[in-house]
Amino acid sequence: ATVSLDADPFAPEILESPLAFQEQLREAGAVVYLRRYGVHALGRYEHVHAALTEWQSLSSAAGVGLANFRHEEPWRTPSLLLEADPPLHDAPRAVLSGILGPRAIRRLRHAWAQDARELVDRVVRAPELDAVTELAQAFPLRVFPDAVGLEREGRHHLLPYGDHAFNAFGPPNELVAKGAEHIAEHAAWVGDQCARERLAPGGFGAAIWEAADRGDITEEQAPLIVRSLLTAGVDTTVHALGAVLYAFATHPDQWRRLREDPRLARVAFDEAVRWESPVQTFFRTATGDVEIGGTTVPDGEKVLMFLGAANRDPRHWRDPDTFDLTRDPSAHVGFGMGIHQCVGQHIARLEAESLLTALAERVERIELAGTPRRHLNNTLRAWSSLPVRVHAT
Ligand code: HEM
Ligand SMILES: O=C(O)c1ccc(C2CC2)cc1
Repeated sequence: ATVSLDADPFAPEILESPLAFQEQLREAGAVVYLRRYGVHALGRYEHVHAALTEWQSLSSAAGVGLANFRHEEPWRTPSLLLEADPPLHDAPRAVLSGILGPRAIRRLRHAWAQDARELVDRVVRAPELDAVTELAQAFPLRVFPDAVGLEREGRHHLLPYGDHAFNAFGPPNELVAKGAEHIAEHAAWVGDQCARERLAPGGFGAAIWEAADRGDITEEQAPLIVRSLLTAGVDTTVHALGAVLYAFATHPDQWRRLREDPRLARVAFDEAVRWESPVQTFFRTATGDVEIGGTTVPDGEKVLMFLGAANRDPRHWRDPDTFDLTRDPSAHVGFGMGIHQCVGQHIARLEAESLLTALAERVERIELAGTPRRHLNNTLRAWSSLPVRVHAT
């Protein structure tokens, strides 16, 4: 029989410190029934990886949150990527893969390196700073909206919009109620920015509209695909950068390694995404009765994948709790896996490589200058404040 747990993984104290629950989940069994939400949870790497790649039996089309679109209205029109299965998913995915691929990286690399150097030169003049606001938030908000082609006005809507979207994948708890107070104005601004006339030529947004001109997607789909960039492309990188800066501020030996070899910036970012897993969880919906790890999940029921637990599963990783730049983290599930695997991961890596390389050039040592404070979210693992002291060269 399948083991059941009464724990609430979306309770504030578990969102604050999830590691003990994740260990309990992995040890309880391959599949564990969470009575509170009526879902089957997966914590081990093997089964999370399998669930991510089996899109036919574990669907995204009924939503990748707790809400089941077969029975309830989504809070916003479902995404044509995240909340769609093939064939609907195919064309939007192909279009974004092309726009966010190697050509974009080559085009942006030099400018983002320069932007990072300018930001770092200014920030490291002060020996003490909050690495969340001054670096992890400042850099993505400096480079990504311009790359999309957004106008300057109103960009303050981006973080709270994404924060609510990520809360909304979880249960309707206090975090969702809080975000719901202002989501209408954030969503209105985000929706307006997806219109063709609002998007600067040469940006990712304009490129999506050009794909509609070519008939690769329809005109109706274009704004929704721009919305995907605005929803997925900001909070994720902000909190992933927060994670890698926290990792280095608490592992001085690893910072020394990076200074000796700045090419380690890319693997450092993936190791931080594995170690902290800024995106902690996602759901799928069983399509037909689905057999996982010896348990049958009935048709229409939700399966909750703990990406963060899988990324620290000792069955798959040696010393999983260690932040270690000599490890090969490339099989981590922090960007998902399979047909929905993060289509923006190369953009995220370029942001991280740009910022970390600029920091490695200028900062001899980085260490905590106070107690970091968590930002709680139903899906995101994040810092709201990361006080650090830097010794600039
Ligand atoms: C470190 C930063 C990021 C993390 C940790 C992250 C994580 C993820 C994960 C876990 C998924 C899979 C969702 C699923 O399987 O249901 C995903 C998908 C996606 N991501 Fe990212 N992401 C990041 C950055 C970005 C950026 C910068 C963009 C846009 C430029 C982006 C756009 C997307 C989109 C559109 C999807 C849906 C892909 C599909 O369903 O085919 N992400 N991301
Ligand atoms: O297409 C979207 O709107 C979308 C929203 C959130 C994500 C999370 C996984 C990064 C991905 C896509």
